[in-house]
Amino acid sequence: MPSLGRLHLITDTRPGRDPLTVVRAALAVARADLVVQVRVEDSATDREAYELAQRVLALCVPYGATCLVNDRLHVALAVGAAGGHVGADDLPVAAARRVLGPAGVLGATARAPGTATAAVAAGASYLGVGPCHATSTKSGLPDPIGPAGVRAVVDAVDVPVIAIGGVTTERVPELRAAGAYGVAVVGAVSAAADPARATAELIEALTC
Ligand SMILES: Cc1ncc(COP(=O)(O)OP(=O)(O)O)c(N)n1
Ligand SMILES: Cc1ncsc1CCOP(=O)(O)O
Ligand SMILES: [Mg+2]
Repeated sequence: MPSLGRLHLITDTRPGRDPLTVVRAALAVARADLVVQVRVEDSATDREAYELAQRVLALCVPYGATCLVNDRLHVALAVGAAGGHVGADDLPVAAARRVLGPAGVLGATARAPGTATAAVAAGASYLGVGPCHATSTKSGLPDPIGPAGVRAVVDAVDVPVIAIGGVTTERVPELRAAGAYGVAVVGAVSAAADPARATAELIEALTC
């Protein structure tokens, strides 16, 4: 399995957003270091998810960037993405692993050591851990776990931990200090005035 990128850009498909323009800008800067996770609204149809994933994958391929699909693993398989990400409302991790096969990249959401070790035992190849900080991007989230919560998970597992939720460039150092391998962002890039510049700053913070 190829090494996992440290910056995960999750598509923002809320009304008024332009996910493909943002992905294009981020890829031009981060190139093979970027993981793009195709995440659509729950109300989106499978056809809409498939068409977006196809287009995102086509943008990723020339750069050698990794494309993952959130929740809908059949869409990941259908477009030929590298894998997918599942959380508590999605397929259980072991079932997701069966769907993707042994070579697929499989992310699982965890916010505590117990769920984290269970997810890894069931076949997760990385963990999305959070929310680290408050965010308005997704509603109904539990309280933020902060860098200390990230550290607790990092200490419990031997797979890359990707911190998510309210991540900004300024917060990357404390998350790295807590042992996070990388970060996943929506707003820090998609809502930035200059998504390419925001991407460059995140990459710099993740690799310096
Ligand atoms: C890298 C990463 N971490 C966590 C999540 C959240 O997944 P989930 O808990 O299933 O919530 P939804 O994104 O499906 O609303 C993620 N997508 N990526
Ligand atoms: C999908 C998801 N799961 C936990 S936080 C989150 C959204 C993160 O978005 P942002 O980077 O804008 O805080
Ligand atoms: Mg999910």
